[in-house]
Amino acid sequence: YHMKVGNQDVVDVIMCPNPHDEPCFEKFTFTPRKILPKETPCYVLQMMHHLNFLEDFRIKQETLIRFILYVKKGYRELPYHNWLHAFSVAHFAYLCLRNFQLIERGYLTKLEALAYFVSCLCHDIDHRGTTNSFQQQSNSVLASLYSSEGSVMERHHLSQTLCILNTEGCNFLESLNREDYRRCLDLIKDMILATDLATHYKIHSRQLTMAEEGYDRTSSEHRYYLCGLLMTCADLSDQTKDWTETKRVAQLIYSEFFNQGDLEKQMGKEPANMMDREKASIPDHQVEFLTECCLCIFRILAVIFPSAKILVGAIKRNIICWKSSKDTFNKLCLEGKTSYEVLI
Ligand SMILES: COc1ccc(Cl)c(-c2nnc3c(C)nc4ccc(C(=O)NCC(C)C)cc4n23)c1
Ligand SMILES: [Mg+2]
Ligand SMILES: [Zn+2]
Repeated sequence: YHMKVGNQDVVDVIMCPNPHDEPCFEKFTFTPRKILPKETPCYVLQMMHHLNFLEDFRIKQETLIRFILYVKKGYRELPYHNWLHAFSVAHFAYLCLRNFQLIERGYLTKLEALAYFVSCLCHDIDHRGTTNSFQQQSNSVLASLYSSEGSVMERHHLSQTLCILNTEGCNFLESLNREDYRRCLDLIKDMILATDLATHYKIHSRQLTMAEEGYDRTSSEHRYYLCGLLMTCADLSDQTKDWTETKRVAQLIYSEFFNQGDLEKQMGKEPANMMDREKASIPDHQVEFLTECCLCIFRILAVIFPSAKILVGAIKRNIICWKSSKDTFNKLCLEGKTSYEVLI
């Protein structure tokens, strides 16, 4: 049957190469951004088949496909916070589920695993390429809706996700019993809200304590902290890939940051240095972000899952590359290039 959603026909989604034929698809070194955008919905479906979600939760394939296509359509054409970011975050979740055996070893229940994968896919829906503080500064509609609770953008991503689930023919969770359905929506809420970096900074020390004490499967706090950690790691997973990928992703992120800085200047506001294309020193800021934020988070992950050590190693390599790129950056900036021009 043919149902048009956006510019992709449902039938296309089913017919695509089987990613599992490519062994490295299952490895942390695989870079999901190299997959053709038009093939990504099919890969999402394949990953969910491989995680056995359709069988475990009696999910109708055609409903799931419609949901995936609506989620993809929900992302804007932005340099970074677009569908390909969501797809790469969901792919990292898939890698964690498979490589850390999160279900088999009881870290996550099957329902938590489903919520984790779906939350990654939906965690930035309808992003505008601007930060939570920019929502406040610009008195955006979203700020008026959500600023009293905080995590403005994340609450919007959650609300967009629930709207799609309530769209005719898109509720792939419909065969869950009432209790599982309610639990799954609560998990999706916790997980999407956990992607607010400010929330991560608040609970980071307790996540470290949890890792050092040893994960307690009976503790609801531990389960919440683990979900938050897995979401933030997935959101930052571009930083665990090779240098070429990391450099290209940084260029996309700063393209969004500098666009926001331009908007702030037009509003008569002084942008933060990292948002100001005239003042930002990308290598310095990236060394700081990777060292202060990414390295810490993935070190906690590696305490719980020792095989995640390779991800910590990849981040360390990228930090070294940013440090060595500083000389090149400074030399070229002396020749009058902005740090962004050096990056592209
Ligand atoms: C987990 O949630 C998010 C949300 C948004 C973004 Cl862009 C990212 C993210 N993903 N990759 C990166 C890289 C390579 N560098 C970054 C440098 C600064 C910031 C940042 O948000 N600084 C705080 C200030 C804006 C208040 C985020 C960065 N980032 C992660
Ligand atoms: Mg986000
Ligand atoms: Zn994100």
